[in-house]
Amino acid sequence: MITACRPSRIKIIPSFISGHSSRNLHRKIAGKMSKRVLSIQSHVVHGYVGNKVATYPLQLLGFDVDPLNSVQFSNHTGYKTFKGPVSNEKELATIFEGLEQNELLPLYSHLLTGYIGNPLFLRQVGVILKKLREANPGLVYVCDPVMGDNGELYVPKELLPIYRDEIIPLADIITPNQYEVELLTEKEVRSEEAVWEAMDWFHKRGIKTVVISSSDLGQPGVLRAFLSQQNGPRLAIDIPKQGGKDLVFTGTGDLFASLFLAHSYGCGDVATAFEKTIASLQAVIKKTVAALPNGGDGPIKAAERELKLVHSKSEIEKPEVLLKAQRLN
Ligand SMILES: Nc1ncnc2c1ncn2[C@@H]1O[C@H](COP(=O)(O)OP(=O)(O)O)[C@@H](O)[C@H]1O
Ligand SMILES: Cc1ncc(COP(=O)(O)O)c(CN)c1O
Repeated sequence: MITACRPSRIKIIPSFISGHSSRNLHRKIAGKMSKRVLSIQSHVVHGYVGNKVATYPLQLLGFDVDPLNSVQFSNHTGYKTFKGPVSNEKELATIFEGLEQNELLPLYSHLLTGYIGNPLFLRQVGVILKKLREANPGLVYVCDPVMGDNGELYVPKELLPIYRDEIIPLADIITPNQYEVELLTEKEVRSEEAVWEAMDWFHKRGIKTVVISSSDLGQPGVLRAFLSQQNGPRLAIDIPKQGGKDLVFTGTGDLFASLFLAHSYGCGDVATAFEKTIASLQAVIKKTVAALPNGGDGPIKAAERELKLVHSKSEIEKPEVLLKAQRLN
């Protein structure tokens, strides 16, 4: 039976009882009760991907979010052009140093990473993670290895071996799409058997929870998402495709990672977290499709298919689960 998730219990022990110094106590309490995400992703001035799509849902679900931008672009892919700077590893190290020197690291319960456009910046994420875990050993790292979609790479190819060999093995939860799984495992994933082999490939590298946010392995017109937990359930959810055949949404992968982070925290039941994540995504996409010009007929510009995120407040706060997870083991 699927049970509802409850926030983890908070236990505050006064320092005169525990004998801890106030700083240690602060650290201990902060590590236990804090719901604060350091979110390293892209910033776009217009539109909803990266930190622009992750921050609001996390906040609505009770998390403080500290966005650290890996790039600052005018907009995401799919538009005529995009402009803007990509941050380098020195800039990342400097910003992080500021957080460290102000003794803020124990406050983070989560590190979330998404779109990163520079290989050395990605390598620096590994350095940062080590320090965050020293400050809070219970920190959860959710890694969305954003590299591409549908056979097309949209980051420099040098990121791939760094994700595969250095960053992914440090993650607790990963949320790749089907193409990213193929890149990382260096194997085609064209059958359900291949999905579970790929899941095991990740589990062998120490990743507890792997979620493939979408795949084309469902029936025609149906996306199939998969979740595997090490020594735990193997789950799948079938998602009827919304919108026309050629309509693609951007930012849905990033939204998926942020929602799954929120719903899985303090929740032993990953099936519920998986279902709630997909429920909110479907509601956001439904609103987006409903707002398309001419009912979605004819060519749709990138700006017209931006996710209707802000208008989906209640669907994010109270997801209505219509698509149930199937347990496969
Ligand atoms: N056309 C669509 N119809 C319904 N749901 C979709 C559609 N596109 C994306 N989604 C939702 O977005 C989630 C993330 O999928 P996707 O956007 O393919 O990931 P990524 O951006 O990582 O490739 C899926 O789990 C699904 O819930
Ligand atoms: C700047 C930027 N950030 C993030 C993404 C990831 O979007 P999605 O969630 O659709 O994978 C994209 C899409 N190419 C992008 O252009």
